[in-house]
This record gives sequence, structure tokens and C-alpha cells, in this order.
Amino acid sequence: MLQFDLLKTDPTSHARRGTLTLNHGKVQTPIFMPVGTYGTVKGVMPRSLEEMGAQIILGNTFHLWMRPGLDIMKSFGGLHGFEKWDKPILTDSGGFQVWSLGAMRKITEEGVHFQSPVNGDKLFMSPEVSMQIQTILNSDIVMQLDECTPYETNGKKTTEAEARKSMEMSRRWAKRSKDEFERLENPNALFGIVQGGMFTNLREESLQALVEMDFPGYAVGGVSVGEPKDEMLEIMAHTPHLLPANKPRYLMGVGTPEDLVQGVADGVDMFDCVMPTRNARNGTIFTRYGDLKLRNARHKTDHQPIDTTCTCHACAGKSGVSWDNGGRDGFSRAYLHHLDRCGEMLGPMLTTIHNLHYYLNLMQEVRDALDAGTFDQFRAQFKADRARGV
Ligand SMILES: CO[C@@H]1O[C@H](CNc2nc3cc4c(=O)[nH]c(N)nc4cc3[nH]2)[C@H]2OC(C)(C)O[C@@H]12
Ligand SMILES: [Zn+2]
Repeated sequence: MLQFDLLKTDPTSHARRGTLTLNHGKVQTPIFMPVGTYGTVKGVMPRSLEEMGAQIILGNTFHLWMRPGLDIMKSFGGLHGFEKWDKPILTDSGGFQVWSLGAMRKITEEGVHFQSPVNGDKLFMSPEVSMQIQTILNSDIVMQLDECTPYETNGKKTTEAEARKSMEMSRRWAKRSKDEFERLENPNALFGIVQGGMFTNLREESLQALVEMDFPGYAVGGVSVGEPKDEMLEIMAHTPHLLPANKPRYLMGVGTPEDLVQGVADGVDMFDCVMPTRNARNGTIFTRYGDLKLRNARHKTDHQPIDTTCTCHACAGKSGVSWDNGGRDGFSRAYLHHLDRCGEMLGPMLTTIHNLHYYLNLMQEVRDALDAGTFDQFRAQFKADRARGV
């Protein structure tokens, strides 16, 4: 089941405020979705995810099929019971993940033949198999199996003819995914994925064909795959707002804080990206006033938290009162720098909590600005703040 209520459209952009009602609960949009590939958002307790305002998280069909496998997943009634997350979950279909495997795969019209990276078994993923796995996972939002058209192959840019061939196969797999999803009587929601590479004409053909199949929601795929930033921004500006206004729009794998705010202005409702979690583990911290490199020696003696405006557990501790508002419970940059240098596990746990809180709080501020009709002013302030530097 999926119901999308479009609450407000911003008069100065394609931005919109909405509410998504799914089997495991409601999601306020625009929204950022933390990535939990193996049934965990790395290093973060479900309780902490709830405290920081996470409303929906991602899982991966491919990874969970490899490990722990379908029998164990079935015994827990799906992914919610296994990872103890009772709010909505979106699962990616596995196509992109097999594609990122590189050499160990062969793509045919029928599906993808590949070797398990876990034990070398010869495996096969088709639209039908992907739907069967996602039905067992019982995710609230299921993604069709598609082929993520590469930006380039062996250094050669994908041609329009190659992008068309890939897009047309994804279109046929969209239909096969939908037919199997319905045959299985899956009670959740299946999203179609727009492909077409960096060719806006192909993007429109793909979008049109998927809209005719009438999905409850749509994703824009095939970006954030190593293309130059300006080409990603061009597709983000071109495609999402052409999708039906009364359906949720999901941009896959994007992006930086700036990409999210621009993406909202371009009409995107849902985002996922590994950046906040991955960068946290390598000491790149997102803050209101710019990015901070925790390993820089200048932080070694600094008593301030990583973000003096932040109320997350890393920056504001038990009281939740930010440094700027007089709170002194937070962990200092000196302490986080020390944990990182010692390779202590609490380090990435705290920086991940902060980075995810930053992304989720940013989207809360976006929703508040859309509700107040001040999104234009918010964008200007956001840009100025981020340019200030920490
Ligand atoms: C920049 O971060 C790296 O790039 C990936 C994010 N970029 C991305 N573009 C995507 C496109 C598709 C698609 O076309 N179809 C389906 N079904 N899923 C998709 C998932 C996608 N994610 C992250 O994924 C890894 C972890 C490989 O590195 C990160
Ligand atoms: Zn923080």
C-alpha cells in the first residue's frame, strides 16, 4: 500500500512538501533515507536512528540474499523483524549492486548471471527473482530490477545507442517486475526506475513508458555513477519534475548537502546516499558552516564540538543543548580527533550519528521552510552558511 499526499508546492521552484503513507508508517517528504545495506546502518542503533528523526531506511536485496539468505529472512517474517526496525524500509532491487561487482557478471535479456562474492556460487538474478526476494524481505517500497546504464565503459563514454539499448531493456524489466509483483500479491509498493543515461530524450522516453505502466512511485536511476557533477545536475534538473506530480519521486544515490537542497528545488521527494555514513568513517564531517576534516591537527586541542549549532548526541550529549545555546555535554573535537587517531570504535559511531543527524535535520529544516513558504530564503541562507567555513 502507498498513499502520497501532496501538501504544498513551492511557488519559487519545483519543490514540494508531501506525506507518504506506507504499510509500516508515515514518512514526511522531502526526506533523506539512511543506507543500511546489510540490515544495519553501520554503527548506529535503531533507537539512535529514531532519536535523530530517521523515518525510512534502505536495505539491499543483493547483499541480504547473499547473507544471511532467504531462509533466515523468512524465519523473521522479513527484514523489519530481523533488524528490529519497525518503520518503513525501501529495498534496492540488486541490479546496481551486481553491476558494481564489475567483472563477475553477465547481463542477458533474461537477467544477470554472476558469481557470489561470498562463496563463488553461480547465481542468477532476474526481475522475477528480485521481486520474490523483496517479497520475502517485505520492504515497504520495492524497486524494479533495472540495468543502471554505466556512464562510461573502459574509459569510453556510453553512446546514445548504447544508452537506448540499456534503457529499453530496463523498460521491459519494469513490466516483468510489475507482473511478478502482482502475481505474488505483494502488499507493498513497487517503484519504476527511469534510465536513459545522460540523454534527456531517452530520459523522456523511459519516463513516458513507465508512467503508462502506472507505478505508485518513480525513481530516477543511472546517476551518481561517476559522471561529472554538471551532468548529474543536468539530469536532476531535467527529469524528476516531469514525473507525475501526485506520485513520489526518488533520486537514487544522491548526494551532498548542496545536491539535496538543489534536488528538492528540482522536485525530488526522496534521497539516499552513503556519503554521511561513509564520510563519517573517514573523518569528513558535515556541518552547518562547511565540511570539517577531523584528522586535521588543528582539532587536536579544540574543546568545541564538531558543530556548535548541532543538538545531536555527539555535539550536545545527554542534554541535547547545542554549544551555541550554552550546552557543554557534547564530545569535543579534541576527543573525536583522539578516538580517530587511536582507531577506537566509538569514533566512527559518534561521527556517523552526527553526519546522519546533519542530513536528517537539514531535510527537517527544508520541510519547515516549505511549510512556512520561505524555501527561497532558506536556500540563500543555507548557501551562505555553508560557505562560511568551520
Ligand atoms: C557516490 O556513491 C557511490 O555510488 C553509489 C551511489 N550512486 C548510485 N547510483 C545509483 C543508480 C541506481 C540505478 O540506476 N538503479 C538501481 N536499482 N539502483 C541504483 C543505485 C544507485 N546508487 C553508492 O553505491 C556504492 C556503495 C557502490 O558506492 C556509492
Ligand atoms: Zn552533531
